Amino acid sequence: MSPAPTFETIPETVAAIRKALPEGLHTPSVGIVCGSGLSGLVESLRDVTLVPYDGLPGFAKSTVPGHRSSLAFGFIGEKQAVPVVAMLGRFHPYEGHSLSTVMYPIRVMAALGIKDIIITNAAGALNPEFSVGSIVVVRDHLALPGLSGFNPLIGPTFSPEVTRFLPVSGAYSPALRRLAFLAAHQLGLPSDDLVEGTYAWVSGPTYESPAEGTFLRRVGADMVGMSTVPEVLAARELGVGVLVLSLATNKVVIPEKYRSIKEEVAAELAGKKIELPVEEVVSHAEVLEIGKIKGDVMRKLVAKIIDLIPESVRDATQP
Ligand SMILES: O=P(O)(O)O[C@H]1O[C@H](CO)[C@@H](O)[C@H]1O
Ligand SMILES: Nc1nc2[nH]cnc2c(=O)[nH]1
Repeated sequence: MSPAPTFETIPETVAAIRKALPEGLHTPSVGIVCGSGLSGLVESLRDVTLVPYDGLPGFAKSTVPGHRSSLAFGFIGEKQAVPVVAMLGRFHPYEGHSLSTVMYPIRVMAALGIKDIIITNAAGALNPEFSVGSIVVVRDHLALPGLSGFNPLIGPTFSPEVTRFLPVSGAYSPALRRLAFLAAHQLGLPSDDLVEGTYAWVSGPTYESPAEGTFLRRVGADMVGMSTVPEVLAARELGVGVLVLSLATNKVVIPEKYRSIKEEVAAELAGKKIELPVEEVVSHAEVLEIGKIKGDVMRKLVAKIIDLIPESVRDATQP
């Protein structure tokens, strides 16, 4: 496990990053996190400077296919040139990274000056009304590791300024969620492409068993993934406005009825012909493939949302 970076490391990391950047990019106002297979979001940026994680104090290396290991700085937007920083590759606890390492890039982006962050991820759809390829504007989360004793904020508080007891009831900015739907409308996306839902954070790296999928659906989750929530908490702790967009890359298997091998054997012994069900199995390759197919829509949506964020909002701490 990589050593846990702390508040004390931040000035060193910020200085190393700024040294690599032209002055106009020293203070980005919006952060972006690119989910699995979604690093193509960087193609919306102009005048890009890449800063590799390698060599940045406190940063680890992303080991997951579909995640690169660089920060990309540049400008985005048609109406205005908004300075942004995008994480091309995130860290997940299942890679063996500590939760402090997972949250560290968000804390660095906040120290660089971001006011809002758009966090994207690839996730499994639990809500039967969602399609593969649906983009979900996250309105709430279920932090399963958090509820069972692994809350990312356990431990010494990150800095003297942050609160010990972070409220998360309003973590997902209604103002930014509103902009997501306005942006989709302006881009002419079909209304079913963008939906709203609750994201369940699980540790992974296994995908869900059918019983786990059934459980998560029953307790109110629409999507499930292995990332995002620690990043949301790190951002909210520092007053950064949060928008999360989850791309449904697959449907989680939730059986209406379990296949009965007992009945199948009985039917076979009775000489009856039976139709065997097709087994559905999710894979990371499929997750990356949907990211590739929907990458362009995600990219346009993120760029349009950033274009719509009024300067007054970008410059004020989100409620
Ligand atoms: O959440 P992101 O990083 O987009 O990736 C998702 O896709 C991977 C599994 O296919 C897991 O890492 C899961 O969390
Ligand atoms: N936990 C989890 N993470 C995912 N990331 C992409 N798809 C899935 C999924 O089905 N389950």
